[in-house]
Amino acid sequence: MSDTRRTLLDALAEGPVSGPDLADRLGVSRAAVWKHVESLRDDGFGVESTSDGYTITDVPEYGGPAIEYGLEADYDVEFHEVLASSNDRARELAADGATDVAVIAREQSASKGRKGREWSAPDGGVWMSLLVRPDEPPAHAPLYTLAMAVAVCDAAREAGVDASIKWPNDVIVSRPPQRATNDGSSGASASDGGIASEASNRSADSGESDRGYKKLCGILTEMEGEADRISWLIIGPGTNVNLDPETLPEGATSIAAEAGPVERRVFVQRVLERFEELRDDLDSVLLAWRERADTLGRQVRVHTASGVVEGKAVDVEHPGTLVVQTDEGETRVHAGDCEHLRPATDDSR
Ligand SMILES: Nc1ncnc2c1ncn2[C@@H]1O[C@H](COP(=O)(O)OP(=O)(O)OP(=O)(O)O)[C@@H](O)[C@H]1O
Ligand SMILES: O=C(O)CCCC[C@@H]1SC[C@@H]2NC(=O)N[C@@H]21
Repeated sequence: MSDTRRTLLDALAEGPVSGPDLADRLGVSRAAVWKHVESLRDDGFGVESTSDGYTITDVPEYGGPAIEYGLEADYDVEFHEVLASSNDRARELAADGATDVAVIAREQSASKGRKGREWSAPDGGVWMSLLVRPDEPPAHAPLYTLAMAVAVCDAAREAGVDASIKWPNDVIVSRPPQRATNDGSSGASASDGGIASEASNRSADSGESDRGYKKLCGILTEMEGEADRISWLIIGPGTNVNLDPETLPEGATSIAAEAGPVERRVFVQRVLERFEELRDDLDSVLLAWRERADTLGRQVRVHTASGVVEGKAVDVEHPGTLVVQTDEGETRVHAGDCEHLRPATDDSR
């Protein structure tokens, strides 16, 4: 988006503004102002010309200008109707030297999940990749992913969803798994040693896998760095917003399913504004993450590159390390796939 367009949107967001005033603030002719206003109308904005000046009467639900209108965070928005992957587009922008850009696609045709897994990204979700260049060592990169998880969690909570975070960066809606039934169709058996993986259980009435939570958002972070400094960082959250979970892979949920549909432009604004707040106060990230964590206090099984770590998740430490209390003592896990486990006869932690 051009600087002029952004200045125009910022000016209109403050309230009615006269043509001459706009021409002054944009440094363009009044005829050019009129053209910009017309192009906003083409983008779906309602713009009325009143005695106080131009006034916005209607904002489209989604799209680049809609997101930038009233956005209180210092990011450019690059919006696409369709992209293969917003992370890939952000990588191109990184190669061109850009920074502080939120790439957003209405839908993606080749979304990337973690570890090369597939991700489903139809219209209705919020598929975004934020390109930043923090002046930090590469080892601190996980803090930014944690910050994004907090930002998405808070935006989802504001929309009325009971969201929390699963280590390291899935935003989930936690649901106590179904209790064992008389026919034994749910719950753990004695043969599994008294601890059942939530993923391996079956919900009593639906027959779907019941891992005790549904996934609302996953984040794919990519980075390039030198030995002591991040060159660029792309943080890519994919959030199921106005989508029917029936159209998503099993185990997924959406904001619409949990709390009703929301305006995606407002959701994106909240995420970017909250992320900027956290990014400007990195010391607050771990505390904010801990307060929203579903993983802490749970029995977990973490699959790491060097093996499986099983025990109780007791803390998360800088820059995102999970501390697990195992039978052998405390183990620190820097990366891995984390399963939540639960006692076979007790669905509390
Ligand atoms: N839009 C989506 N597209 C694809 N998967 C989604 C989507 N929304 C939620 N999911 C869930 O995310 C899972 C893929 O994420 P991931 O590979 O991280 O696995 P996971 O089940 O979350 O396990 P873990 O994080 O423990 O490795 C899918 O199994 C699906 O349940
Ligand atoms: O596996 C996961 O949990 C992470 C999924 C990340 C998906 C998002 S959608 C926006 C961004 N663009 C991509 O191609 N992937 C991420």
